[in-house]
Amino acid sequence: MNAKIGIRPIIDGRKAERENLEEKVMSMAVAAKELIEGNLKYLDGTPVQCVIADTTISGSAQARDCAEKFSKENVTATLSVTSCWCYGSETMDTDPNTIKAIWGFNGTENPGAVYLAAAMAAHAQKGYPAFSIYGKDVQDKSDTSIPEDVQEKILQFARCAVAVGTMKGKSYVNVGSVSMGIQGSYCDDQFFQKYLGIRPEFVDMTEVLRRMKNEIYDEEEYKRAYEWTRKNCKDGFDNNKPEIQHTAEQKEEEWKFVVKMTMIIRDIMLGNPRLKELGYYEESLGRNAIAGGFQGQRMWSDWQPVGDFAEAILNSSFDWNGVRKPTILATENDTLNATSMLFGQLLTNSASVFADVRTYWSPEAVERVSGWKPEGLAENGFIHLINSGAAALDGSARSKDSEGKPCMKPWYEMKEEDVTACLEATQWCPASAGYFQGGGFSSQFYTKAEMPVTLMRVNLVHGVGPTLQIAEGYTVVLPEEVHDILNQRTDPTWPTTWFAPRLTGEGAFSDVYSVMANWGANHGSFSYGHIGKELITLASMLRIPVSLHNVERKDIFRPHCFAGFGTADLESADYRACQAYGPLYR
Ligand SMILES: C[C@H](O)[C@@H](O)[C@@H](O)C(=O)CO
Ligand SMILES: [Mn+2]
Repeated sequence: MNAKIGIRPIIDGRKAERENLEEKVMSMAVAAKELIEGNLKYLDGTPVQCVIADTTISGSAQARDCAEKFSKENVTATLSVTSCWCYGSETMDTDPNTIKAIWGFNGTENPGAVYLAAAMAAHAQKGYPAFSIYGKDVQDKSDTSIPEDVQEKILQFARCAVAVGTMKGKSYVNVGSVSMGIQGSYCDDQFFQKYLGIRPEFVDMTEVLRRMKNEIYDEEEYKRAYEWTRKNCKDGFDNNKPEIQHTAEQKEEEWKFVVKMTMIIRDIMLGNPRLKELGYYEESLGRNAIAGGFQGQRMWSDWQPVGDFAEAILNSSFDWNGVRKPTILATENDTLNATSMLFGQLLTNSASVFADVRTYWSPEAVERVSGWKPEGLAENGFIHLINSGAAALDGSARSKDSEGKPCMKPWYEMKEEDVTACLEATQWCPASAGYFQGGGFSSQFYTKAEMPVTLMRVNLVHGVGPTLQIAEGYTVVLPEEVHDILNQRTDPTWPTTWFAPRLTGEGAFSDVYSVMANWGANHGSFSYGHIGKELITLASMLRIPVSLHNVERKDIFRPHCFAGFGTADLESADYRACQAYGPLYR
């Protein structure tokens, strides 16, 4: 069952008041429900669902009835609404497991905002973080509309709360373990369980080989998948020295292998009812995964075809079965970058793009090696985002929005022509033989469009715990010959994105160099659009402090009680609040 938002209409219980206000308060609840259900979608593409309490709530008896109803409906967040004075601690949602918000109507006939303030004080004192929603301008009592600023806050709260609810109770599947000493691939059980409500699981990479050898996959689907792949996934240039290139026959075998591998990893993560029909009941169940990672290097890639095809296709919004939800599979089993990908995916319902944060190109260095003085978005330099062979094909930026502009879009909005264009933009180059002796194919594309994107990264810092980094910016298009010169200096068989963070002139966003210099690890994930403010709200729900961002102060929306930890320096207050509340789950 998808996570729902529970709406709690709150009222003053005095007979005359109740009779006078019942309709108004209920109409606020209905309006909030309609707003949320009409605007937000779950990751599966269906509209987000809200449940309204059976009665208005004037005290603890009705609060209990409401909590009972919500507990049967998988309500993971509550929005209390009111237009009048009510009794704060007697009506509030005291379930420690729900994410909370209150919308107090800004009218002065019956002061909903006074209740809101009293209720916020109660939440702060009792230790339940809650978001406060209050319109900027006074409304008439008879006005049943939701002002735009309130709409924005309700939707931001609901979108992030649904993301929290969607993660809860799922699994993270480590296929393999630690890749090349990358700390992010040491899956931290406590982090996943306590901060995200996600159960980490381990599956040895030999399981992929067992299923391959014993043919534990759907042969009919495999035939279709293979045919589709050979028709739609273009062979790319072989960058290896002729004497170590694999033969055409070897490559043909590798194609068969990587298609099967993709299906097998998907089945391990998500299950597949066909496997039950084939006599493999346990395998058919899958592992309830919301994300996973593939170790790959080196115990696999030293002698088996690389995981790039599986990673790139699973992370994309489509495969041989058509358009479908991307399945996050992190390169090098970097579990923390998988978490970054997951945050991006849950907030946009679109593919997330995994990347090495590889090179800072200063304007001077670009000019020195290419003769071109960077201008436009590239003016202050840029960062080369390039994964070692795999990235969601959506990252090629060939999908088009309703105005015909390049974008990455919610997977369920992908059109046939978007899929074709992403496939057209991608070539599959034989893997670099120096690094990857087992062969296989890397996904090669160039993000050839100026798109608003947000780069993000979850880190674990001893003494602090998890932290989140956010850099909003743009993908950059370089003159063709400059792109070639820069890209040829690294492995040109990999997917490339040139990224320019939006500078603010302050702190880590004084210049592009500082953004790269402050990045917490070798990897990041980017998502379409400027979603920094949503990420900040989501992180505050999970009690993950944000250590770097370029979001304007006016857009920062965290639980009201965070102000109790300080209002001048929001970053420090965030750290203190997250530490005081601790992780969401115990
Ligand atoms: C091929 C190399 O081993 C790369 O995979 C390596 O540089 C990384 O991606 C490290 O993040
Ligand atoms: Mn890497």
